[in-house]
Amino acid sequence: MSHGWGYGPSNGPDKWVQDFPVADGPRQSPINIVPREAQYDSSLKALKLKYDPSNATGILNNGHSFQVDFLDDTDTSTLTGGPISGTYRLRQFHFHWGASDDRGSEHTVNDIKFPCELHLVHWNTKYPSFGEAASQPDGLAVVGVFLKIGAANPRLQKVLDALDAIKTKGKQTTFANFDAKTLLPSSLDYWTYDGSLTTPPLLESVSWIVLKEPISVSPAQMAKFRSLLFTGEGEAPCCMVDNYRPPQPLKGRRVRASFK
Ligand SMILES: NS(=O)(=O)c1ccc(NCc2ccco2)c([N+](=O)[O-])c1
Ligand SMILES: [Zn+2]
Repeated sequence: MSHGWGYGPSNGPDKWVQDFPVADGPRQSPINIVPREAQYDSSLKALKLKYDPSNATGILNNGHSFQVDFLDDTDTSTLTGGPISGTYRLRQFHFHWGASDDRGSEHTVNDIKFPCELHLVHWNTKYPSFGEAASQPDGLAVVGVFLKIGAANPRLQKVLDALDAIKTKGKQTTFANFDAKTLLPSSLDYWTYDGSLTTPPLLESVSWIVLKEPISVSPAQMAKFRSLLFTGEGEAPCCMVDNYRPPQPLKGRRVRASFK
């Protein structure tokens, strides 16, 4: 690809391997999760998420999604327990969604797509930085949460209300005092497997933790996600939709379940 990667016909997921050969690697993400084939592992610990709302700093349209960034220079917003050992710091969260409610999630369950998927990205503090951690097999832990069409989710609203200020690629604004924990469902039951970043550079450094219980999102709230643009100010506008990579081959990997 001469131009940058994206989700279109000329630069989308099927083309990424040209610039990122790891796209055909042994532990790529996302995957289709088949609950009946997941192995219940009683040794898996409960997830422990301790987030400090004051660590939220800003919200950015990065041209592929939008992300809410967190101050990660101390252990004040962390993930411990679950399938990981040690302490992982919250770096950012972002979403992937479709042009219509029949698609948008990256992970699927029994081949079912959800309209949207939330990713909370954490990095292992045994490494000096996010960038260093991202290149290590145990460097990152991403919590994935499905969004299902239903009643409007009031916990999403502060995030969605900020989107008007970051419509185009590169725009950012301050985003303070947000408790990311409010985005999680009541159950923290999860599936877990070894995978990768789902966008270039597709680094195989992610312990994926996908929650079984979705959170709700209304059609009107989905329309807010779809009001963003992939393109920058002054460029021909291209709606930010279908920014998801489809499931990748499991290649013999085990998917474990924290629940029976
Ligand atoms: N969809 S995801 O959670 O797997 C994901 C993908 C790419 C990046 N970042 C791209 C990147 C560049 C160098 C290292 O990382 C992130 N992230 O940074 O949280 C998350
Ligand atoms: Zn993601």
